Amino acid sequence: MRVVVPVSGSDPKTRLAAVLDTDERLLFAEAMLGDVVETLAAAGYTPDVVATGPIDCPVPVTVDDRGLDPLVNGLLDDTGGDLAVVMADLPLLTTEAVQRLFAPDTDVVLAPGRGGGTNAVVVRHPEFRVDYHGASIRDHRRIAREIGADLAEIDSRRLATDIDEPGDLAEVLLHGDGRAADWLADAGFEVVAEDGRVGVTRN
Ligand SMILES: Nc1nc2c(ncn2[C@@H]2O[C@H](COP(=O)(O)OP(=O)(O)OP(=O)(O)O)[C@@H](O)[C@H]2O)c(=O)[nH]1
Ligand SMILES: C[C@H](OP(=O)(O)O)C(=O)O
Repeated sequence: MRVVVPVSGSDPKTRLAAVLDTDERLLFAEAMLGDVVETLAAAGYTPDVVATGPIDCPVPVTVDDRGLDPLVNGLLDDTGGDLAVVMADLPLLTTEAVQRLFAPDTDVVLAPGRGGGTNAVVVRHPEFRVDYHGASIRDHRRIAREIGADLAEIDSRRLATDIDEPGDLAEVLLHGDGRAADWLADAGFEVVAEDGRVGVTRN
């Protein structure tokens, strides 16, 4: 099965702009992408990375400026609905989590993200199409239901932890051991407890 990792290569991770400048957001996005690609490779999958602009990556990158839905739905058209999509901002991903994602033999497998998104999807159905953004997990469940696809969902903290906002950076420092965690530590980020919750500070 073809495994695609879509990634923003131009102005990525804008929701981290309060704590990272433009160049840093690209470097951090590259570190997270490196973690995802290496973990997929360790699990036996060779991902196709498709970026909106040039981005440093351990495997070759295809540049394609389509938005997320036209890109993924175009690839679903091309493959007849035989495609997996794994987001590039999942630096806690492990080989075990990847194996769990591909284990169900259903028409559609969804890995929900925290906050209502869809961090990974495996499609084995000719009619399934994606509708990202907003509460996309709900939309993807509905789309699967409407086409009569049988559906599995993966309840995995590591697949669910996408890094979108400054508060998410603590997850990377607390639980990550790859490029993204190293990059944050090198950039001076540390975990702090604030108002009973864990956050980050930068030295
Ligand atoms: N190829 C491609 N990938 C995208 C596009 N938009 C988002 N992505 C990727 O899809 C995943 C989820 O994206 P988001 O977290 O919603 O978007 P983002 O651009 O990384 O971050 P924000 O600017 O903070 O929304 C990440 O892996 C992004 O790099 C797009 O238009 N094209
Ligand atoms: C693309 C989007 O990502 P989020 O903005 O939820 O991280 C989604 O999963 O629908």
